[in-house]
Amino acid sequence: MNANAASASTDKVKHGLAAADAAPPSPDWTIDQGWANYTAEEHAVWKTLFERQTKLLAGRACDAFVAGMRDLPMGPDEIPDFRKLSAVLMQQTGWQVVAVPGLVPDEVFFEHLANRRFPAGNFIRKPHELDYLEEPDVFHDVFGHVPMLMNPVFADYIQAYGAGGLKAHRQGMLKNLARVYWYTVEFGLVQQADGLRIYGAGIASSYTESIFCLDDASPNRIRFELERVMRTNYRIDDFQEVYFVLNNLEELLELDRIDFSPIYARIQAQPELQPGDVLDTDQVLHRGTAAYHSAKRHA
Ligand SMILES: C[C@H](O)[C@H](O)[C@H]1CNc2nc(N)[nH]c(=O)c2N1
Ligand SMILES: N[C@@H](Cc1ccccc1)C(=O)O
Ligand SMILES: [Fe+2]
Repeated sequence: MNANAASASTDKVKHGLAAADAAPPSPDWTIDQGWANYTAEEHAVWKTLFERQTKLLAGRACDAFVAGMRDLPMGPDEIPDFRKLSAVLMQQTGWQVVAVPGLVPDEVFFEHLANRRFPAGNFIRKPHELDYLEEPDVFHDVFGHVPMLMNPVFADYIQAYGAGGLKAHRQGMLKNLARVYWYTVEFGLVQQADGLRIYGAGIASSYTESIFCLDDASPNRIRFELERVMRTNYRIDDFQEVYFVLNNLEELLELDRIDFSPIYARIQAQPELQPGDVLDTDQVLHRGTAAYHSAKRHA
């Protein structure tokens, strides 16, 4: 990848941190997408990101992502109209995409997911912001997350996650549940017969991480195991040090059948794991060299 592509496409999206502290635009934080207000420059940013990422993801994105993208009214020429996306999603899995101005408070976020409404930022990053983004913009939310919502298994998982989020919020266990989200919905990999594939949106919307997560020797790649993942801390604004791998997406429905409350209680008494840790109980698919992150630490 040439230098300017490298510099112009390591978009990292910080997640759910400084959740909105502005006044709510509406009781559920939704706004009108304002599709007619997008400028030619904003559509052009979408086009640049869409074309580059679509080319890169061939052979890297999982089958469900490719199928979802294929069946959605989403292309390079313009930022998608959420109403058109919602019309197809509603038919397929009962989901819709609602516009929000940015990060919304946790309980608002989970309430939407629990009701099959995916809150997507309606703004798009500026041309100079391709490297790093404070908040999930429309490219991360719609290009990265929405195709997977066309998959019935994943659609059920995200809805159940929303309900689980409201429960975890009530129990003060959001930090632990957020890790499960992070290492699946944002940075998850799935093993297919034809190889390791991306399903996490945080990877799918990032040019450089879509390469790093599969090709680089640096990160660990470990089989997903619920309690282990729930104990594992994560990085918010750099490549992950570990990627957790599912055998198939159906494994996610297992998470809906398990009551997390006893697990929350059990891990309270255990030290949290750092992203680079490897346990002797881990099923390690690739033991990383950690070269990327140790180079950064010594830089
Ligand atoms: C854990 C936390 O709830 C999570 O990161 C949420 C917070 N609020 C959010 N709000 C929006 N709009 N999008 C998001 O991805 C999130 N993430
Ligand atoms: N089963 C989890 C909720 C959940 C469902 C699906 C995904 C993640 C979490 C709980 O009891 O809290
Ligand atoms: Fe995201």
